Amino acid sequence: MASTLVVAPSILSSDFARLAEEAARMKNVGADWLHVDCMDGHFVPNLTIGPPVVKSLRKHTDLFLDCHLMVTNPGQWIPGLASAGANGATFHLECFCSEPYDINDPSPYVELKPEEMEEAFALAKETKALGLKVGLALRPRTPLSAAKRLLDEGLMDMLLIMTVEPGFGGQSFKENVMDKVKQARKQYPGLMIQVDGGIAPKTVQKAVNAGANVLVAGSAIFGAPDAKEVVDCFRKAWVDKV
Ligand SMILES: O=C(CO)[C@H](O)[C@H](O)COP(=O)(O)O
Ligand SMILES: [Fe+2]
Repeated sequence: MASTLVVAPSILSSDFARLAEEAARMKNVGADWLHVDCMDGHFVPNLTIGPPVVKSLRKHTDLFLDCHLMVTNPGQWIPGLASAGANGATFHLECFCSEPYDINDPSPYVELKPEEMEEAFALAKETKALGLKVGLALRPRTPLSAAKRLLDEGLMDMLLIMTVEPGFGGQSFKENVMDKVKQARKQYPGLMIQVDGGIAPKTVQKAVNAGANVLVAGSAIFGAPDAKEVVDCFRKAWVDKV
């Protein structure tokens, strides 16, 4: 069982014009990591941060920079993120799938073809060779079984289970995803399991009880009058875990 709690504020909800101050503020309130949402305007309909911003941020913080790549071609960006000083890169399984993923389409997730799975393996290895921790992200509708081959191989340092559709902060927590978190914790007791989207004082206990140990929160932390109170509440949820 992953025995350490990691609190990772998502800078997506910070004041981008004051990133250095925001990073320092997060360190002061007890954050363990900074979660950096990299979006390319293609995999998701939003455009955010890439290697140049990570490079600037690196000069102002010693916190672990956990890059969540919501991009169609993560292999294009990971070497630049590594040179910029990122510590971790998490890419989406769905980005290797030739079938587009339509969030409004209720049909099941289409499994990767063998050659697409090979691409995912190669990128995980390349990411680790660059000295980064590597994570695999699943959108809410993607089943855990789709990631089984990659996870069983023991290549991944972290599994990110999205609790909202990726692309924007401030969305509502999808509680139905907790079954996937429980399944993942049961199957991979030692794996870091990250949840991202709608994590807040009202939802955090459910995520922790299901088995998550890496908690990403944007609006709940940056939007709070007292960010430390929220981080402390997350730590209490970990202590109260059942
Ligand atoms: O990956 C993300 C969005 O795609 C963000 O990390 C996430 O949404 C955090 O925001 P919030 O805590 O406000 O939901
Ligand atoms: Fe994220």
